Amino acid sequence: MPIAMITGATSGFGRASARRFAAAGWSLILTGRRTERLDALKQELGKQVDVLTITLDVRDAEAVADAVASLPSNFRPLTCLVNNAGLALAPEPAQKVDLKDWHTMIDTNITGLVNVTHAALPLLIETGAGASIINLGSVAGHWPYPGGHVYGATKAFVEQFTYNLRCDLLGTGVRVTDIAPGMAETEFTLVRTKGDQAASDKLYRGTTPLQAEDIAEQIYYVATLPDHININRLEVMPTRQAWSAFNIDRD
Ligand SMILES: NC(=O)C1=CN([C@@H]2O[C@H](COP(=O)(O)OP(=O)(O)OC[C@H]3O[C@@H](n4cnc5c(N)ncnc54)[C@H](OP(=O)(O)O)[C@@H]3O)[C@@H](O)[C@H]2O)C=CC1
Ligand SMILES: O=CCS(=O)(=O)O
Repeated sequence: MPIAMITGATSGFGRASARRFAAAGWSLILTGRRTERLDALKQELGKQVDVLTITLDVRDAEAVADAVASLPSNFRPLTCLVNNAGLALAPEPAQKVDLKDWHTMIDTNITGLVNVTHAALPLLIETGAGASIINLGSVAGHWPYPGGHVYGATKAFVEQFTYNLRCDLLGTGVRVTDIAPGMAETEFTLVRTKGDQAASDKLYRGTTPLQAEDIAEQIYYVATLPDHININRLEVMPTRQAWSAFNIDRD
């Protein structure tokens, strides 16, 4: 059975992906910081497939390396790594942001993703043909917008890291993809606004955002393409979202 490791499996895209891969019979390594949510997911999906849950903060390089090194033999080598754990904070303009929030985004979206990738690479290369790394980037990594500051910059890192990894992994059979979603209704905005449910509801009200299951379907699609196909970047927006005009400062 193929084996997927999914970071940030306690919510949103990660949890929906866990369900999608389980429906197809994959063995799953599910990680996140909220143990009770991991336990609930194991309870739910463990009836269908082999599930290993690991309470893990991706920012902790040593813990990540230990967790991957300690994977039991029935959960290695890896077929797919879904580097999904991440967050946005501080929707206000850059000049009003608490520096700690910038550090948290960099530590999670960049350092955390790099920590997991570094630890998992040997297990993906061991699988070789058909293995894949799927990184969750964002439209924010490609298109600037007010309040995007460090969040968008972390996702630009994800995009370029994806391409550079591809160069180094050429010949190993391991594929690498940046999936870049637009607006999707998950706990993302609740986290970004530090628990402001009304602000989160307002953002998604009156339109049709992507749902976590939509992105999970794309992740599963990319992971199960024939071995010889690598999608480099997949940008996915809701039909009811598009770019806006440049802003102009006038007298
Ligand atoms: N929703 C959207 O509009 C979009 C989201 N994205 C990206 O998709 C990814 C998933 O987001 P989404 O599902 O929407 O958001 P959610 O907030 O619903 O889920 C985020 C997940 O990341 C985990 N996570 C956050 N910080 C850490 C950490 N330090 N260590 C381990 N896990 C962590 C959370 O788990 P826990 O708290 O238990 O640790 C949670 O499972 C993120 O990388 C996000 O940037 C990209 C484009 C659009
Ligand atoms: O990454 C999330 C999508 S957005 O909020 O930046 O548009």
